Amino acid sequence: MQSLTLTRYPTPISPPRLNLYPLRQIAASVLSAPTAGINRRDMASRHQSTSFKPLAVGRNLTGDDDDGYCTLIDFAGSGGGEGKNVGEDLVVLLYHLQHACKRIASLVASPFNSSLGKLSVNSSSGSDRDAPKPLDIVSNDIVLSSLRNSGKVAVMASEENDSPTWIKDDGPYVVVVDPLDGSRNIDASIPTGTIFGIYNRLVELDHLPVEEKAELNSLQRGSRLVASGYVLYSSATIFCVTLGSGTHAFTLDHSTEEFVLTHQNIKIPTRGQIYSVNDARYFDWPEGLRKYIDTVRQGKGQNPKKYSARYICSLVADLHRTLLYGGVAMNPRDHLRLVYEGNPLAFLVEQAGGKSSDGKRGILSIQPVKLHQRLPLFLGSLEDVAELESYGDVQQTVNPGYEV
Ligand SMILES: O=P(O)(O)OC[C@H]1O[C@](O)(COP(=O)(O)O)[C@@H](O)[C@@H]1O
Repeated sequence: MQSLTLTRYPTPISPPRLNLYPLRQIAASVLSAPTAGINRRDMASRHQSTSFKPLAVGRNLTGDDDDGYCTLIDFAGSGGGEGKNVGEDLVVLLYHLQHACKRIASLVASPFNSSLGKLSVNSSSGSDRDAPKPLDIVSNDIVLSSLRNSGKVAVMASEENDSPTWIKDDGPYVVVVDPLDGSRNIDASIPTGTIFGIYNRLVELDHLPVEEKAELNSLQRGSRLVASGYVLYSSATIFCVTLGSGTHAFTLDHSTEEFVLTHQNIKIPTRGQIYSVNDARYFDWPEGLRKYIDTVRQGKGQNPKKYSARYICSLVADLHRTLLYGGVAMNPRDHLRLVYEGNPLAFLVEQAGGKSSDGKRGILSIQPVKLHQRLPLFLGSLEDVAELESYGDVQQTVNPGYEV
């Protein structure tokens, strides 16, 4: 696997402020977060930024009317959603992961990324994966180095590596990741995203040879996910996550370099009025899918409204809109990957009250058999995805490969 060294990357990514402190100190401040919530004064002293006044954010965790705010790490440290006990290890892992995503956010917005974005690197592996772009590789290196630094990860399985990378024998977690999805859009500044899923390490496999346990740990069913999420790099950088208790989104505040809670407990509408698909492929679709789209376009479906089409062709961005507005985001051909795209996003959608499907069955119940396994993917509002599934024949089996 070809790799670029981060030191050669020309963008002046300044080290994050928090990294100036030893990890022990970060962990102590993170982990001493009071479970009852975090008030504004705590936050101000933690960030040494008394002038910061956040814009409207989601419900204050303290439950009072103070204009307090809550960062991703505070939120995770104080339970990550109702009735949850998020372990310290997971909070530390999230801390490092969000740090990686801040660096990727700088990278994709950098004036120096255009040459990196344009070049494709030929993959010599011959595996069933697209040729990675240098930006993908740099993002992959950033995530891997953050996961290593966390000390909490046994193995990372990434879109950018043929096989999983073993990191640490006693790391409690397994991370699956697509470091930079939608990078084909980067030259036009169209949104991109990072997708991740977190599993517990399967300790019962500890005795196996490294390669074998790395693979088996990475091929867990989505129903075993402990946490998952995406980071959307768009007009705002949004970190959307579930720790197994609801789906929550945090927006990067560039004045403090913190992800601040902006959408607590996202509930995807049970019905939407938008479908999201590359419908230039209409004539390659099976009968059922054509019928479904024809029906909802005309307002003749279960929801007697004419649907609109929206398709960015960037999975994270299309899903983010679907989470907020409802409807269904789909790619009916065998293109998206089960392990590091389908499963993490399905868990997130289901935690928001939505539904996931490959057209026939729920995504989270599928047993992966290989790391880069592809599948048709349908995610969205409960009733819209159920209606679509009821057409039966919705998976595109003709997949000639498309040039754009
Ligand atoms: O070409 P299609 O079928 O519309 O697929 C587009 C999808 O492919 C993706 O770009 C991912 O594919 P890559 O991993 O090859 O970039 C998604 O972001 C997007 O939703």
